[in-house]
Amino acid sequence: MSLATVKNPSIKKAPDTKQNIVFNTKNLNLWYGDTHALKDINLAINEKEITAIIGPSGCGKSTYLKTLNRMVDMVPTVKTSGDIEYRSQNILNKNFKVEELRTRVGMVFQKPNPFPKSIYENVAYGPKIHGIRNKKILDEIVEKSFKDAFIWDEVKDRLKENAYGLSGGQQQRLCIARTLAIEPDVILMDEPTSALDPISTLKVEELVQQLKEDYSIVIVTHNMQQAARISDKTAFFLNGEIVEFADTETLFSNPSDQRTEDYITGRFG
Ligand SMILES: Nc1ncnc2c1ncn2[C@@H]1O[C@H](COP(=O)(O)OP(=O)(O)OP(=O)(O)O)[C@@H](O)[C@H]1O
Repeated sequence: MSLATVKNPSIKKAPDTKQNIVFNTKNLNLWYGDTHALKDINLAINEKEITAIIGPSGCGKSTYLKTLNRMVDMVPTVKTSGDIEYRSQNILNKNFKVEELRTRVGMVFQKPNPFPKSIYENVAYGPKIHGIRNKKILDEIVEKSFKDAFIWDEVKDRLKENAYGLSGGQQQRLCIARTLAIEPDVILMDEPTSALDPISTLKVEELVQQLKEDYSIVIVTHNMQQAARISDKTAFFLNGEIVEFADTETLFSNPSDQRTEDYITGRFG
C-alpha cells in the first residue's frame, strides 16, 4: 500500500503532458486590510516546469505563493477577488476543501524548519498522519524520500538523531524530503536557498531541477542568477502587479518591458 492509495484525493492528476496547466490564476486581487498587495494577477503555471517569481522586496511574491495553498487565509484581514483554478477547481471558492489542497501542494520555506524530532520521524510524520502505520512501508517511504532529496547517504546512519543536529543545507533537503513523503503534485518554494551557503545552494538547485521531472514547482527567489539557472518560466512582480511573464531565457535576454530590464540589470530593487 502506498500513500497515494491511502489518500484517495478527489483532485486527480491530469495526464502526463508538458503543457497542462496546474494553477491558473485569473484576475486575482488581494488586500491585507487597506493594502492592495496583489493587483489583477493573471498567471498560468504549467505542469512539470519550474516557474520562478522575482521582484523587489514587498512586491507581493510571497503573498502570491501563499495564496496558492491558501496559507494566506491565516491573516484575518485578507480579502481576495478573482479565481485561482487548481486542476480546474477554484481554490478561492468558500466550499473548497483546503485540507485536501495542502496534501497536493507542499511548501518549503526560506528557513529550514524541521520538527524537533528525529531525522526519521520528520519524514515519516506526514505519511503517518495519512494513516500509514506499517513500519516496513514507512521505512520505504522514508528511504525513497531521502534518496529523492539527495540526502540519503548523509542521513542513513543517523536516522534516530535529532534533525536539529544537521547542517542548514541538510535541514533544507530534509524539509524537501518531508514534502516529497506526502507525494504532492506541486511544490511551492519561498526563497529556499536564501539561508544557505553557496555549496548547499547548488545542491538544492540541482535537486530542484531533478524534481521537475515529477513535480510542478513554483519558486520565489531574490537571486536572479538562480531564476535564470533553474527556471523554465519567470514572472517579474512589481508593486503587486505582474510586469512580465515569459520563458526565462527570453525574459533575461530580451525583456519586453523597460521596468524588467531595469530590474534585471540591477538598476533598482
Ligand atoms: N500579514 C500581513 N499583513 C499586512 N500586510 C502584509 C502582510 N504580509 C505582507 N503584507 C504586505 O503586502 C505586500 C507584499 O508583501 P510580500 O511579503 O508578499 O512581498 P515579497 O515580494 O514577498 O517581499 P520580500 O521579498 O521582502 O519577502 C507588502 O506591502 C507587505 O507589507
